[in-house]
Amino acid sequence: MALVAGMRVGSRVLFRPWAWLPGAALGRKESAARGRVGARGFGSQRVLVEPDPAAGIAVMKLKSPPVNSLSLELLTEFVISLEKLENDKTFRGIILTSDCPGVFSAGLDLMEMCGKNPAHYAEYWKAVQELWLRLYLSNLVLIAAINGACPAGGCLISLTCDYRVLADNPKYVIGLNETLLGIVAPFWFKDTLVNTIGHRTSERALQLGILFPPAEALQVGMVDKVVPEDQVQSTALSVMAQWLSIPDHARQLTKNMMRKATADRLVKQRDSDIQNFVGFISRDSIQKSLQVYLGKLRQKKG
Ligand SMILES: CCCCC/C=C\C/C=C\CC/C=C/CC(=O)SCCNC(=O)CCNC(=O)[C@H](O)C(C)(C)COP(=O)(O)OP(=O)(O)OC[C@H]1O[C@@H](n2cnc3c(N)ncnc32)[C@H](O)[C@@H]1OP(=O)(O)O
Repeated sequence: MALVAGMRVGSRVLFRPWAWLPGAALGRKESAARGRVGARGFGSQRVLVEPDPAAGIAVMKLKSPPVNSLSLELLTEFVISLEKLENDKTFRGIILTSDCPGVFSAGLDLMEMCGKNPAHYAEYWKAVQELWLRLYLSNLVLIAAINGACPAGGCLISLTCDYRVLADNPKYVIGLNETLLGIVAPFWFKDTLVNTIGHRTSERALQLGILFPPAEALQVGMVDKVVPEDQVQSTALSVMAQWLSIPDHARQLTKNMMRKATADRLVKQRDSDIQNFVGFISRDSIQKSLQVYLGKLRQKKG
């Protein structure tokens, strides 16, 4: 077996890019939770995993009501489930979707970024980085079955997937809307978007914080297919079959070739990226902006 840049070619699992990342090791409790997935469903409180070993795929459903905001707990459980599937050779693909009606994910949890201390912000941001790195460089075929609104960090997660299917509902908008909150999408969010929809469209979308409704999302290439709501899952399954018809080693090496440079940019500066985030989010003006935004979200109801 040849070794290419740390990847073992000739076995199914070609690369584990996170194995050498600082902070990538899981705790003892988490490690004990690993192991073969088998045919029974598994998961955790916030991440349901429905395996179909015969098909070599699993459906992973985010279940953190009401809006799947990416809390530290959800990020941690997400990474653990992902690692379980990555480590089990039975699985070649994951369909990522939501168990919360009407929302794929509301993005990063604003409560994790408001009124906390720098150590908390640092821990939180490291977890966000970790999930992105693992998803972006995953060996598995990842298909996003987007069955709800998909702003900011929710959009980022979908952009790490190899293919996005969006339900045709005008409420299911998708995009990186950070500027609307008075915050800035970090460079690796931006890179992920540029790699998907190109530079000019990203520049406009990012500055204006555009949340694209389905037809526009399809037009700019933010998603690959828009289908009636009741066909999202079946479409994701048939797209998965197409992707799984490609030999794993060739597809995985190609994916790595397309994505590694983007991931490496973050890997090389993880610590400074954390410091930038902590400095930025701790500013009084940014905290005020986030509070105002949260207030507006709450007022919407009343
Ligand atoms: C030059 C220097 C640069 C340095 C840069 C360095 C670092 C970068 C710094 C910062 C970058 C940080 C990046 C952040 C990315 C993000 O993901 S921020 C989150 C953005 N998310 C949103 O804008 C979505 C907000 N939510 C909604 O629009 C709606 O909730 C929804 C998703 C469309 C669903 O609508 P629905 O009507 O069903 O539900 P409600 O709105 O009633 O919400 C229910 C409940 O949930 C609360 N909530 C919603 N979203 C969030 C969230 N993201 N986090 C936490 N809580 C959320 C909402 O407030 C309601 O709560 P309740 O009133 O208490 O019931």
